[in-house]
Amino acid sequence: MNKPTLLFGGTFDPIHNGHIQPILEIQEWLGADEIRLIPNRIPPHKARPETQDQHRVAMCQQVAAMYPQFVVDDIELTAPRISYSFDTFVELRQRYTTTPLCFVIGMDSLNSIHTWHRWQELLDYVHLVVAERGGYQTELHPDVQLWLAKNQTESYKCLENNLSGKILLVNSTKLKISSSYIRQRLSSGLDCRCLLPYAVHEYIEEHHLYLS
Ligand SMILES: Nc1ncnc2c1ncn2[C@@H]1O[C@H](COP(=O)(O)OP(=O)(O)OP(=O)(O)O)[C@@H](O)[C@H]1O
Ligand SMILES: O=C(O)c1ccc[n+]([C@@H]2O[C@H](COP(=O)([O-])O)[C@@H](O)[C@H]2O)c1
Repeated sequence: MNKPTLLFGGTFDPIHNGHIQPILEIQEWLGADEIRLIPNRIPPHKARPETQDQHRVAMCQQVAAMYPQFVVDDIELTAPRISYSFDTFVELRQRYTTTPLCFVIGMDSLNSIHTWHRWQELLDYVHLVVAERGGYQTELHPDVQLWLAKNQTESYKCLENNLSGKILLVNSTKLKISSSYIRQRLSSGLDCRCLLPYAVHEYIEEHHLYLS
């Protein structure tokens, strides 16, 4: 069996330290070689971003330039459909036949996962790794509580030894940062340099993004 590959999907409008620090910690704990950043094109559960896809991708690429383990995957950007994770995983599983795939989400996403397209089938294709998120408690729908009880593991090894099917909750650093908070601050002319990587901040300035 190959080492696990981490999948991290998001709108990334923009990518920020609240995304990057937990995923780096999870990569260290799992001994994964690669983190695939998957910017979505049409987010299933929120408004389509105003920021052009090319800018959201370029900001992810700034992060990939800082850390060689990050790869930007355009699988959802090139698909002319709503970016349902289920569809993405079916396609990725055809590409990765012998690699455990771990989809990383924040606790807010687990709290609403019962509203996702074909959510109970996601574990047929990937493991789920859930990061803590500042500002969010664990508030699971009863169906998700049952699903978790059936599939949860506390062992990283278990993720390495299976291609998919497990849920791991991790104690990653809790940062209360969100893209919407950053967009709001930038549009008010407020400083965000401690919330984002330097290169992403530079890119935003250079391209005059998120101005009111
Ligand atoms: N501070 C954070 N800590 C842990 N996970 C996070 C954090 N911010 C975002 N995530 C997770 O990253 C993934 C992608 O998030 P997304 O790109 O929508 O960022 P966001 O900050 O939540 O955006 P927005 O504020 O625009 O809704 C989701 O699974 C989300 O739970
Ligand atoms: O498949 C779904 O129904 C679904 C619903 C909500 C979110 N997702 C995915 O979860 C990831 C984080 O979503 P978001 O909205 O927080 O950027 C991203 O990859 C989304 O495409 C997926």
